[in-house]
Amino acid sequence: MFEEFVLAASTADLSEEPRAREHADAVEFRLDLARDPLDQLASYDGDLPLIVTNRASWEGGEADGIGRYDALSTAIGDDAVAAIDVELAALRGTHPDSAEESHATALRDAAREAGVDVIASVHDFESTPELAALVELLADAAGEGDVGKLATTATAPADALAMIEATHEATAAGHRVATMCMGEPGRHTRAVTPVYGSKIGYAPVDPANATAPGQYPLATLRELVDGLQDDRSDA
Ligand SMILES: O=C1C[C@@](O)(C(=O)O)C[C@@H](O)[C@@H]1O
Repeated sequence: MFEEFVLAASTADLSEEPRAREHADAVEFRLDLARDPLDQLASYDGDLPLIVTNRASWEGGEADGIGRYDALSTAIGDDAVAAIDVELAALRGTHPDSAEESHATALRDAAREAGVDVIASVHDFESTPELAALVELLADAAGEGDVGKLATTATAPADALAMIEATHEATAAGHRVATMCMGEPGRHTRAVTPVYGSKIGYAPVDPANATAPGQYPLATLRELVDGLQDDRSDA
């Protein structure tokens, strides 16, 4: 699914999908933020493919414990689901609970068997590590998933620059990555990193329901990303 850039409309409410269609390529369904997520999934009949995320509480989400893998396992059996998001720390076994690794890797196997892509994700809600560490994280994440995703917090312009450069380096090294900075000083990275190879962008359908700090409204991110593509028709 991620050969080309995918703009994902993030939501906890799948009834928003018709409003996302005009601008988005996919919907990121945040199970951890949703009410009755499996019922919503079972009755989904929208056009956009789904990326399903059940973000762990230890990675900034609201899903607690190993039970969150059950919902993700159900999701991969759904035809509308094109990709799932799994935290890199679980896949790599660096999380202190070793049950995380066995569940995460079993889920990845099941996803691959079902033809569902795996996004291996890393979030840093405090800061942006230095360039070499970003490149290493991206290589690790891209090695564990079909796409390696890295979202860090920018507190200064240099953080945004480091993320842009890391995106360029990782892509040049042949890794498929998705990158962005959270927070105001890094906001523009959401528009710019796709120029350097980032394959996924996230934006809320309703700006009041942003799923991360600094996200642009959906229509805005679409316009910014498309406007920076090389092949724009008015170039
Ligand atoms: O990992 C990501 C990226 C994100 O944190 C962002 O910064 O846009 C938003 C989340 O919904 C998504 O799962």
